Amino acid sequence: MTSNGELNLEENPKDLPSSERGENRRNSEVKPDDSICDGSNQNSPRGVLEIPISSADSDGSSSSGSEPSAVDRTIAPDGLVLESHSLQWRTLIGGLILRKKRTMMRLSTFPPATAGLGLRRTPSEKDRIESVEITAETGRGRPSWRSFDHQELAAATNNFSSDKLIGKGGHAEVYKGCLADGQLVAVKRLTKKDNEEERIGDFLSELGIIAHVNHPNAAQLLGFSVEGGLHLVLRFSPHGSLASELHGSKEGLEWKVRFKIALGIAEGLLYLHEGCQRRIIHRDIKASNILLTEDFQPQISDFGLAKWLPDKWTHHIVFPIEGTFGYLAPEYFMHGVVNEKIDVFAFGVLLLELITGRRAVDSSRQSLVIWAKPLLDANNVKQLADPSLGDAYDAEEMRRALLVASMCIHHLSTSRPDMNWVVRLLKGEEGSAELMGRELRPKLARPPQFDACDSEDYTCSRYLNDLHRHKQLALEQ
Ligand SMILES: Nc1ncnc2c1ncn2[C@@H]1O[C@H](COP(=O)(O)OP(=O)(O)OP(=O)(O)O)[C@@H](O)[C@H]1O
Repeated sequence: MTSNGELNLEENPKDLPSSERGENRRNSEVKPDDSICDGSNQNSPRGVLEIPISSADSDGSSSSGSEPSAVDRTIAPDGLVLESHSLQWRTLIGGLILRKKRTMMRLSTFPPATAGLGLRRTPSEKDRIESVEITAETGRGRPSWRSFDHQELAAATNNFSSDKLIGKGGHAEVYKGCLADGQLVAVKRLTKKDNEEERIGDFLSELGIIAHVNHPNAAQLLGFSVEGGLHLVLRFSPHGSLASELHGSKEGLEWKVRFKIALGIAEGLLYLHEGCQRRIIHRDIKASNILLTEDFQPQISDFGLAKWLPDKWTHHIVFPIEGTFGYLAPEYFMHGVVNEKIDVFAFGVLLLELITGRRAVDSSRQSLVIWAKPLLDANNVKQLADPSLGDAYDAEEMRRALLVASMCIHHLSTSRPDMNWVVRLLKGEEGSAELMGRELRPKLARPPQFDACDSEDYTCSRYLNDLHRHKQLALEQ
């Protein structure tokens, strides 16, 4: 997750002076202790929550005054849209919004029926939301998640001890935990200290998106806690992030695994863009936001910047620009244009990382895109392929991966494929390359706001100049 106006510079943490380590680096990963878990340890909308419950739960005081079965809709101060049938849920969210607005209204003014529902009405009271089913699309069955109380999370993480710290991003610390039933979890605690309002907004936004997501290639939410801080509880990914496996481990990743990871991320993104009930743009696709399961299935994580777009919108303009330098599409970093194609661009950069073994931005602050463009144009496979692979790669898969990477990082968003095509191309579906070439251009209307970056006049060299300029600006901040 990235704060307003901040741009991540992906750097090798080892290359930072020790005084800067942990301060400047994002998504730093800390090796967890290996203790055995035996169960004995105790603008546009940014997010949408939809929780159906029985009409008996309706208190009739819905904000919209609608039928019990209708969805209630609350617009939070930052544009977050909250949709819920649930009084319980409204209470939690309402409470957080109240805190966000810093009103003096006491939470105990909620009807008595809301007792024990996730927000403390008095400091000593421990509240609990019963497991709530959400209307996420199936992909791995109906997910359910619940609220955790602070004691449960403290017991699971040995009181958030430093030896359980497994990751540190710009806005969060992530702890490895073990629940009473033996399940391993990652507890993400939002740490941005300076601004409580922003922290709550970030939390609601991330929760609102991740609660919707239900796919094998997306991180799985198990629950949350709003006691003693704002926490998301996620299924633990034993191999950590792709960044650590690809750039931080001695063994490296063999080609077969890299290709499987590429395809998995592509399928996860296709789900977010097209398969999910809402059209979700992740906005921060990068190697440290891809988690790896036991069998190296990739899972897209960190929905802190994600946005959903209404179906009819071609794009959305955002300001400030948030994200990670090295992965930003030109129309986004130049004009704040957000739609699926900025994720496609970032996916292309990620694919280049898998192919080359290089970071999106290396220790000398060289952009991978700038380095790779001429080599891709010359189809120089030998120079592009990670030297540590030697010849141990499937030439056909490598050819497809290079083709897709090259198309995804195209400076014109209209010339990039959508994720549906990316998946088909990576799988080598018969005739997909030719079909895509024929269908791509007529299918994509060009909205006027794209003109600055999306006309044929916007050449590759102008784009590379812009990228250089953007890098300078980012470095000066
Ligand atoms: N479910 C998980 N299992 C294992 N490790 C995890 C899990 N979730 C997060 N991590 C680790 O913690 C790191 C930071 O997590 P995350 O990206 O969610 O934090 P953030 O503060 O939002 O990051 P950013 O710097 O992108 O804003 C990840 O890169 C990963 O190494």
